[in-house]
Amino acid sequence: MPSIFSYQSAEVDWCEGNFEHSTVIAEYYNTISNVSFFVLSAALLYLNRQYCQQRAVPMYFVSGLLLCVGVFSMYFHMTLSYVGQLLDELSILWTLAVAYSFWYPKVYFPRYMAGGGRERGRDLGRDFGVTTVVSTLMSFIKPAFNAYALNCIAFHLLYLTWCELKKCNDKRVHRMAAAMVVWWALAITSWLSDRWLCWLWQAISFPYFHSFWHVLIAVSLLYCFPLVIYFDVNYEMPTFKPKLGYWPSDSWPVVVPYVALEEPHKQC
Ligand SMILES: CCCCCCCC/C=C\CCCCCCCC(=O)N[C@@H](CO)[C@H](O)/C=C/CCCCCCCCCCCCC
Ligand SMILES: [Ca+2]
Ligand SMILES: [Zn+2]
Repeated sequence: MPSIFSYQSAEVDWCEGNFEHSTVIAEYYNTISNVSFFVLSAALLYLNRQYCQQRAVPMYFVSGLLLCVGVFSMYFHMTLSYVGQLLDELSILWTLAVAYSFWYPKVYFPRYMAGGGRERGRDLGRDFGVTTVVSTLMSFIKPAFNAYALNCIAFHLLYLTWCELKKCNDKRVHRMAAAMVVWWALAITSWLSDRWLCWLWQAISFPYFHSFWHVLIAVSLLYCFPLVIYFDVNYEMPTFKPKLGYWPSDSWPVVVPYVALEEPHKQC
């Protein structure tokens, strides 16, 4: 019986051919394209540094977890091992759980958490914790199914974004949300087409859609996080006014969004 650490012991094998460019890296482009998560993690900390000064723990925690996602995903595509697959999926699950427990807006907390703000926060943290531990245990049952379940969380994020946009008049926020949705749609199309249309991509010798997914989902998260930060500042930091900006400048053809904090009530 092959070890759970051995090469190609995972339940899934992506469309890119194995060991075509290296004898130690199974899927070469799928492995190196994970560099996107390192860039994402650094960009979030650097561009949103004002917010980072106010909310250091969530930002460093989530950025650190995104680095883990990149490292484990690299390990998975390099080895295609069962352990690599679980590490890849569990790091995504825990990053999502931690991000939700830091940033899930209190207005959407369930009714049964009727106590004061701090207690409700603790209740929700406990519920996310229990759900994540149960999901972690369940993910050993059928790892190939986990990726589909994780992808479904994007629909909940879309729903939350929709609810927030209904309350927001800032055109920049609407434009940024639209850009996030477009990048995510491109990302999920690449992921699904690598899974389901591999015969077609192999026939035309272009089996690289999973590496596109890595880059595209990282870009959509570059748009998603500033939105999350924008809404968090509006809800939780009343002494600041969030302002969406683009780095290096609005007029450049390729730009990266970020949130700057203004202090509207500051006298002199
Ligand atoms: C109030 C909540 C705020 C939430 C903020 C969002 C936090 C996102 C955290 C982590 C997402 C990382 C996803 C990267 C996956 C990279 C690894 C990978 O490619 N793994 C594949 C195998 O190599 C595996 O098959 C993929 C599994 C599916 C992962 C699905 C993740 C859903 C993330 C949702 C992001 C939505 C962004 C835009 C929403 C419209
Ligand atoms: Ca493969
Ligand atoms: Zn991957």
